[in-house]
Amino acid sequence: MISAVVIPLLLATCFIFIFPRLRNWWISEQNTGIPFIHGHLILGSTQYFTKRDEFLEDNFSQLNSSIFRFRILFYSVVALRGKAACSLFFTNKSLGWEDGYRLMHGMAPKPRDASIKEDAAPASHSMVKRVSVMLKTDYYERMLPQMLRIVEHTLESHKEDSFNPFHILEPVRPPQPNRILWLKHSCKFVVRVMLNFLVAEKMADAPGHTSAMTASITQLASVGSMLSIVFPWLPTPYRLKKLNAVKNYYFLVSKLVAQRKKEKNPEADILQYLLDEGDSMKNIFSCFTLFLFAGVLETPPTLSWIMIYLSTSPEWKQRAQEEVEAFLAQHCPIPRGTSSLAEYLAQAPLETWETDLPVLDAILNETVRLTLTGAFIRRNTGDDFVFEGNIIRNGDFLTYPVSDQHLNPNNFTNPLEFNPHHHLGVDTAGKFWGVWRRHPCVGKRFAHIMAKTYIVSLLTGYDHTVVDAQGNPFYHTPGPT
Ligand code: HEM
Repeated sequence: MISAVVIPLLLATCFIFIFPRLRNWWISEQNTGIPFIHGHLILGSTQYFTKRDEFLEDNFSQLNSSIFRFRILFYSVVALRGKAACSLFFTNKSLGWEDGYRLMHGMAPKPRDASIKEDAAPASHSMVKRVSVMLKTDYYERMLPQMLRIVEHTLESHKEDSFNPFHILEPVRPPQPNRILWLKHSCKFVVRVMLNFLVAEKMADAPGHTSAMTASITQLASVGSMLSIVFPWLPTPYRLKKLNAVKNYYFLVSKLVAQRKKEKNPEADILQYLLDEGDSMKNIFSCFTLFLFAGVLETPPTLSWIMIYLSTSPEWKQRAQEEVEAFLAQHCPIPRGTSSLAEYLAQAPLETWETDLPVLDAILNETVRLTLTGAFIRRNTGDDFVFEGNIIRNGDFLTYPVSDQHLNPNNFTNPLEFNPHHHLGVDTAGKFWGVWRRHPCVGKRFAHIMAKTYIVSLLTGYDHTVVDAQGNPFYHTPGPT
């Protein structure tokens, strides 16, 4: 009796779920003209999760090919590099990034994770376009003084601490009790700034908001084992923690929305824009997720690396210091006296932050060039298409190593050296982060303002040194990671 139910059920499951995937797996090996890397029989090429850069680099070199295919479980992934690949990757309209980042990194929550009904089409692209209408100069002008206050508060709170920028989101354990985790603090700082970006100061800075939001983003962004990424539905402790974090995250966003709806004279911020446009809770949730995750995942490590590069490159620290001194002399005429650092620096109008700190811009760009070296991911959500004689199938994932541009000696001489000269007075468009088409970093302007308020505050009010684990000054910067 049981077998009469169970066996047909198993067969049906195989037909519905497994057979189409085996077909996809078979096709990926046989019929696309792309060299195929055989990985583990069931899991596929797990090194993509454990040693991504080496895995991509080694296979490109060994196959002497700028394209190859591998498999992660049932999913077919095409790795590509070179000029044509870069252009395909960043311009082809069928290539969406949401599925890719979710599958390969398993981080940002989907509305449906919080039981919100979703439409079929990914909303992020149109959302970015719509929200961009808000991102005019006056929006950033309004945010500048607040950003300076948040920077000062962060630096003041931790001015006596030493910290380890390489311990990702975990506090350093005793015997170094006063060593704190820098990423954690820069993360909290960036979450606070990002909340101010989405909802006006009064709401964003309500007690507990930043800490609660940082905690749930930290949990959501933590990467579990490879198995928990490829089998996200397995009820592992990691999965349960993530579900809990999604709920907390959703609760926090809903709370902000509910609070806003009660306000009599709401401020003109991104949340209000969405509410005025009649956006659903699903859209608001997607928008918050997109901006919070995009901003919070990239900016804190960049700030940490800037501090390290400044501390280990005397020439650039001095140039930065000189630029900052000239900036203060020109744009902050009233001496600091008893005012706070933020009030003192707020004398400089936004325009001067954007145009009169070219060395700091170059330091930020060079830091991103050296540290943003992972692999971007897309999924072909359109029809099959042919790329240089190779078939890219509907449903295929595509991955492109950013190092193909950022560490390419044809783009940047001595590409492993920290050399902000690469960007001073040089047009790096097309070779560099945030300017690639279709998904340019819409937060690039904001990231530059944030980083510069941070560096100017740091160099004006504080001194910092990189030390090794024993507390001795350390002068050699580790290479790209
Ligand atoms: C130093 C800090 C940052 C770096 C290095 C960075 C880098 C990038 C890169 C490389 C992309 C393209 C990703 C891809 O093509 O797969 C991107 C996209 C994006 N970034 Fe940033 N970003 C930074 C800060 C920010 C901030 C602060 C925000 C928010 C204000 C932000 C919002 C976004 C958004 C919304 C996208 C997606 C654009 C789209 O889909 O059209 N980013 N970022």
